[in-house]
Amino acid sequence: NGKHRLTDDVERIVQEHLQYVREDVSNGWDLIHQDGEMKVYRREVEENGIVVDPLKCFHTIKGVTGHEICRYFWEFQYRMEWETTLDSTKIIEALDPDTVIFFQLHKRVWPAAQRDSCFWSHIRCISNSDEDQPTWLVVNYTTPHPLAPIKSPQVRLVANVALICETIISEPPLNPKDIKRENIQCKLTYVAFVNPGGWVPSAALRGVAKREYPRFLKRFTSYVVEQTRNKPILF
Ligand SMILES: CCCCCc1ccc(-c2ccc(S(=O)(=O)CCO)cc2)cc1[C@H]1C[C@H]1c1ccccn1
Repeated sequence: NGKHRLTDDVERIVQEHLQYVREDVSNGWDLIHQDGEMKVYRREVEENGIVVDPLKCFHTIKGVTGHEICRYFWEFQYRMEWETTLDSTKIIEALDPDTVIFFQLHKRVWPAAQRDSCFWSHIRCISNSDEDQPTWLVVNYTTPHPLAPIKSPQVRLVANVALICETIISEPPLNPKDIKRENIQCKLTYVAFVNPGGWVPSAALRGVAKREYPRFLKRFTSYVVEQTRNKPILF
């Protein structure tokens, strides 16, 4: 894909996430939610009195590939189908076929001011030769943009989010064309570093995050299972 003004930033952040995804959650992380295969962890971090807790979620979804999960997460046209915390979302620039810039208005969480966000969003396939299936990932990373002016009273979020997915094929048949959805599953890791961009009561923000992240991950993954049920498998 063509080089553009953010190529180096995208490369750097993608590599950082590929290192970070391997870090285990045994020390310093609290398990804040578990639902079947989904485990949500959080570290309590404050910057200048603002809660910026990193979030890490592990989930295994039967019947879908990592490519399908990343595709539905990255593609603009599906977003309002699964995102319940947005008032609006739009693409304001396409940098290359795999990298766009979104501007989003997040639903107001009373009594805090409404948040908006502007980030580059990049989808990529990383073929790791040894394993059979490649890793697919999406990174959403805050960036300024002339078409996303910061306008009071909205407060600009600072977000660095990654969705990293592996595809597992159990009992692979001799001919890959015979692979069925019951033989595939996606192991996903979702990490989110979100700074709300302005002071929010710590307990309130921790409460919203604890409720909203599991809800959004459950709703999003269920949406992809529904959408792909009778479609050919996208590896
Ligand atoms: C006073 C509350 C301020 C709002 C805080 C806030 C805003 C955005 C986000 C967020 C930003 C990006 C993403 S994404 O994965 O890139 C998808 C694209 O939309 C996802 C979640 C998170 C939170 C934190 C609360 C937490 C929360 C979690 C899931 C939904 C709503 N609120």
